[in-house]
Amino acid sequence: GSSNTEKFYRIPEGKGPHSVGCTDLMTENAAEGSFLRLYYPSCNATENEEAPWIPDKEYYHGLSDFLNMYRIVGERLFQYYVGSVTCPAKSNAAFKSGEKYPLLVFSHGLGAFRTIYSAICIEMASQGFIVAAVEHRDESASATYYCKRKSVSEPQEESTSNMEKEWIYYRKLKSGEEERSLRHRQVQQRAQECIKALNVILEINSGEEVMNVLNSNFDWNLLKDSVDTSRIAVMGHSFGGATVIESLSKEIRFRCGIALDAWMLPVGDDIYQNSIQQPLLFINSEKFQWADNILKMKKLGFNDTNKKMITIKGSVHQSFPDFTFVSGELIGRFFKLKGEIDPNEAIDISNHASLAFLQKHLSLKKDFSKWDSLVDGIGPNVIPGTNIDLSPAQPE
Ligand SMILES: CCN(CC)CCN(C[C@]12C[C@](c3ccc(C(F)(F)F)cc3)(C1)C2)C(=O)Cn1c(SCc2ccc(F)cc2)nc(=O)c2c1C=CC2
Repeated sequence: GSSNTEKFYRIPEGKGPHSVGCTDLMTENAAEGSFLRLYYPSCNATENEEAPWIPDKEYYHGLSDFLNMYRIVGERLFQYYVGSVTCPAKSNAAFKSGEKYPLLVFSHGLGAFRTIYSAICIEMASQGFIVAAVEHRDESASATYYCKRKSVSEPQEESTSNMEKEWIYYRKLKSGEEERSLRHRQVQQRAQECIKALNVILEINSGEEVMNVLNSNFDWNLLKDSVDTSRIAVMGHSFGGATVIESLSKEIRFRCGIALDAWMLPVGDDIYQNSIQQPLLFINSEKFQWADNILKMKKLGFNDTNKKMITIKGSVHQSFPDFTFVSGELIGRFFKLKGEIDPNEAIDISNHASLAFLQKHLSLKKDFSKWDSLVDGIGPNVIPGTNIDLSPAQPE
């Protein structure tokens, strides 16, 4: 549709009691550093602008690579359709200090990046979470960058900073390359990056000086003593769901996990031996389900009550990332960015079930238990477990 119809397709605002701010953090000038977008409860900052949803045109180039489009085409298409989209969080708004907030680390999917799950991250922040949406440097993101000090030789106009962005683009699978080993290597790096992000936030919480190579006027010191260090969880979509499982197995400080439409291929067999001890919630879309994937989820052991699985009826894989909100009906249907269920209804079910699960396993003192029935798959448009038939093929 034309841009004016898109205007009515906005990313939903947070529905919780807090206003939401967001800011970007990149530590050290190397790919080994941490790069994340922080969504947080903010003071009611009317003067701050909403943050740009896709902040650099290089993300359009990466998306074009990922979607097998020419960059020259992709850049214009994305610029026209989503170039003016902002996410409903105030850029660099002052952090609301004075209470301790639980922490969520969020891991994006294949071909995605840190800013395109803002409907989920903003809702969680509005409900009183600090959310660190990491951007992975494992070449699974459409695009990401790190900052490099400019070599002295280049002309240093005083206006521009002495930093330049070194871009890392999505790595396509090479012909003949075995996908499983590439994805298994990547999911290990992704888990390390989630743990690194956790450590950076905890350092900030302890009042250590933050070295943020991205110059912004955000005051990181306000986060001192603001993280509830005993209430930390990890969440992710698709490849990010596999990253949740890997992160839980590697880091006990992640007290529980939520995997949205987890893609189980990258998860190594070792995980199933010493299975995950922490509580884990699988929230699946109706369409992204096949026996092998579901069987691997079940292999993690659903006998104990702290492993749960629900399916949102009428939803699709893209019901979790933000594109489901910003695409018009036509494009949305064509690219399967929308299912039969209204995108806002689907994300509400996912977010409410997540909040109820987090309240139970992080022992939060909120009223999220009103959504407990959703975690048991009881409610409109939700069913317990999976909607596919797992019984082995019956002989003809
Ligand atoms: C093209 C061939 N193929 C490359 C491997 C991509 C095939 N594909 C289905 C797509 C992503 C699709 C998409 C997006 C976005 C528009 C847009 F136009 F709206 F921008 C259009 C069309 C194309 C739906 C997926 O990969 C699905 N998927 C995803 S999609 C995460 C994502 C990425 C970029 C976004 F902008 C939004 C969401 N994350 C995963 O972790 C996993 C999978 C599959 C297994 C593991």
